[in-house]
Amino acid sequence: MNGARMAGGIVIVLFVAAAAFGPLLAEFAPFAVDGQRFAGPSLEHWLGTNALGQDVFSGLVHGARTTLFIGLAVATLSTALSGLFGLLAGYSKRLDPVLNAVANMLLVLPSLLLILIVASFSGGGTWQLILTLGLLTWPAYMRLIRASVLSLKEREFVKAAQLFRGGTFYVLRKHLLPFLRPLLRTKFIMSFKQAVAAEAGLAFLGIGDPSLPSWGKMLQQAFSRSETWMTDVWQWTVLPPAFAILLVTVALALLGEKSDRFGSSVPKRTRPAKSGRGFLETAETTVGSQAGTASGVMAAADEPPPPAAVAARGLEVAYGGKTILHPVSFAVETGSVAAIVGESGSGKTTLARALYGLLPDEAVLGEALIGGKRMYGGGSKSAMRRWYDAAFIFQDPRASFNPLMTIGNQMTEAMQLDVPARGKREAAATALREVQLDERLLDRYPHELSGGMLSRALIALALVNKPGVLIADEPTGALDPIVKREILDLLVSKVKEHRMTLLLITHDLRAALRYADCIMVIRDGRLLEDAEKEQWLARQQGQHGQETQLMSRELQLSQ
Ligand SMILES: Nc1ncnc2c1ncn2[C@@H]1O[C@H](COP(=O)(O)OP(=O)(O)OP(=O)(O)O)[C@@H](O)[C@H]1O
Repeated sequence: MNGARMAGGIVIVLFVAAAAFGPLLAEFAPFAVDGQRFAGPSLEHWLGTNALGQDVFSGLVHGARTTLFIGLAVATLSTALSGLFGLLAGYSKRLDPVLNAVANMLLVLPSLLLILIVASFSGGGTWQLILTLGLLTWPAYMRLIRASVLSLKEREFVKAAQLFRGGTFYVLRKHLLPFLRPLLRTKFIMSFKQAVAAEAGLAFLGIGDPSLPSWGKMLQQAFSRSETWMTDVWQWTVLPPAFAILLVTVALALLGEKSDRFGSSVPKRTRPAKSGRGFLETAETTVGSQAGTASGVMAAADEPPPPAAVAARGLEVAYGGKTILHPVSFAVETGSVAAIVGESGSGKTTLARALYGLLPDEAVLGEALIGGKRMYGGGSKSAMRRWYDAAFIFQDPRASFNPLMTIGNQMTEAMQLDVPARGKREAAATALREVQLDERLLDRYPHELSGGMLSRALIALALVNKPGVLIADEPTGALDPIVKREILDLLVSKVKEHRMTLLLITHDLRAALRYADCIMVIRDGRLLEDAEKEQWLARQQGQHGQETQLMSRELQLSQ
């Protein structure tokens, strides 16, 4: 906590203490008339008396209760509405237009005028004031929270959480809300400050509950008497309440000061550095070859059972009328390793996400099947239990983990609900050991792990339920060549050990040739080649001769 925030916090704590315990110290009731008008500060009346002979100190501490209660109630209501509506608008496409329209309408209304009108007509009751202020002041922060949710919900760890559990309430509470806390905290403090100033202002204008002592009312009383300015009584009738209002609003402003800590404690999302692009150019592919024909990766997906582990039938992706992936058809045999290779922007990630059912239904045509189950179209989507039957490794390991949750919590979250907590932790520890990571990492946060460790942890997370199919989208994109090779060796050895099917998406042709049984080449959103590795290499040798022979020999030596 920085100095300004600490000072603000101390002042607020002192005011809360004064509101809570001050009335016990004050000898007089706030409205009790002592008979001695405009008496100066004395041992009996610590801050003197006002025009009616009422004790100023007593009015001040009782007024603190009113002010702080109204501030707290308005801040709670307004912050709750901003948070709730912001979350819902950002997360739900259906609610977004409605909530946005209401927020826009309230934002253009002259709120001060509305508060004055409502307060005048309702007699300035405390609850009317709280409701009016609370209901009118949520839209600005709601829009900020909505914008944060819109960006957060596209993050890989949120997508992954939707796949584990899918429950909207769970994802909102566990994965989005923790990121919104700093915004909500600031909103709470700002609303508190606004409410304190509004209450004082309204009471000063004579609008307010006459049965409650308040700082604004003390000022109004003082200002309405000519003696206040003709003598020195302003020193104890005006200064104490004015100073109290000023002190509370300044303290709240200091408390709302942006803290650096949040910014530095949450690791920023980084795109993996992409190296070695354009490798395909050294082994130029043949346009118009037998895309979608038979291979170790089989040609047609309409085979009799057992179904292919992963298959596409005329799978096509278009955004806003622009085709990103032209119709592709292929099937990957159970237990094999298939590689989809292509340059940056060729459509590999789009294809991988389409296969796993991660794209919006309206963007996809044709069929994506995993284990014979369709990933798009009606209720059949739920037939394939994502993360249990098939897992997906996202491109960026750092973005795949929630930075505010430990590795262990994220691994246990991905497991079946009916596994007991202790069993889950043991399974997570075993999964980490399998990828040669220390089980003590279970209690660490993602930012405490190196890129290589995170990649391994991500593999452990994907393998934790022993799914039959694994789709890995550039699982080593950001790593240096040595670590990259270690991770891919590990990934493929685990896939073989657990007899899984692996669909490896990579721009690295050498890696594809080293590990895959069959190669699919994609360029400009078209599947250009689909063949068993040996056939593919033979074809390349025919076309590119010595260059490809050298590569093939190099690969054999490295295996
Ligand atoms: N949501 C989207 N809306 C519009 N265009 C998109 C969207 N997602 C991807 N694209 C476009 O689709 C094309 C293929 O992108 P994709 O991410 O699939 O490529 P990639 O081969 O995986 O590239 P990289 O290896 O760099 O990740 C790109 O031109 C990209 O701009």
